[in-house]
Amino acid sequence: MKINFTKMHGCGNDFIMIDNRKNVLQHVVLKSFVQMVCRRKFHIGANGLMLLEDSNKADFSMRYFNSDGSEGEMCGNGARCMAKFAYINGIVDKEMAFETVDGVYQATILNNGHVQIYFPTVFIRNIKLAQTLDMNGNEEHFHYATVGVPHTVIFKQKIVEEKEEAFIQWARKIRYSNYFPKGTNVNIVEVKNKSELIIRTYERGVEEETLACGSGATASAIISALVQSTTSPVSVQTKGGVLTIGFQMDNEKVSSITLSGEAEVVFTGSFMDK
Ligand SMILES: N[C@H](CCC[C@H](N)C(=O)O)C(=O)O
Repeated sequence: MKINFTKMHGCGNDFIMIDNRKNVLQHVVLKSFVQMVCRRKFHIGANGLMLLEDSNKADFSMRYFNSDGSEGEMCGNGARCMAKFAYINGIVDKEMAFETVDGVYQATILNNGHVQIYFPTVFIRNIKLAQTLDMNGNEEHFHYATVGVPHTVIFKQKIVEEKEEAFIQWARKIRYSNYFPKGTNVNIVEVKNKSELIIRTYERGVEEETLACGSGATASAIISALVQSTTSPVSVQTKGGVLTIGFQMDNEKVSSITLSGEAEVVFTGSFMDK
């Protein structure tokens, strides 16, 4: 069976997009299919796969799978790519609403071609600040919030120098710690100034460092506002580009949360699924 796809990325966080409204994937076992097509060098290669499907609640429905085949509740950069994919295929106008496992989200295609999504309100009582994790006698101080998916945020003085392999090994200890029954994405954050962060993210389900993570950048911006007095809008430098996060904050909640940045088509193609 011939399967058409579009390869996209948002700041180097890359995805395979498939229009599944006609059930083109009905004959595959989704988990192993996702693992196969996301494997670099052997197939298309990506951090994840996104399916566009019909919805009776919104303009369309988006499903997100990590490269290990696990289904994620939400993916910020993936959602931005999905919004652009739906727009360029004439499925929606520049303003749209789409269903995710985490509820209905909205997106806007901005005039410069960037894509903005809107996150639901985060209640401050649900954010865990200044937690301590004991990693074999080594204490790690972290903050934790669910922004679509679970995110741990750890502040560091300088994060660029840290070698990728060392970062991954360290992040895995947190990701697999008993403290997080559902696992967690792990973000390290350097506060450059009141409106700029530098961030690196280890992603659950990809089980690697990715070049950018939209929900991770958003969680980091919110937590930085709470504990490092940064202010909206925040520009977040990832390894793959800049993401911009806007929000409003009062004593109780963080609302009007936006995430914007580039979402680009790399190529389109098709392959025969055996
Ligand atoms: N890269 C994504 C997050 C994926 C979340 C996934 N790694 C999970 O925890 O299931 C983003 O841009 O928000």
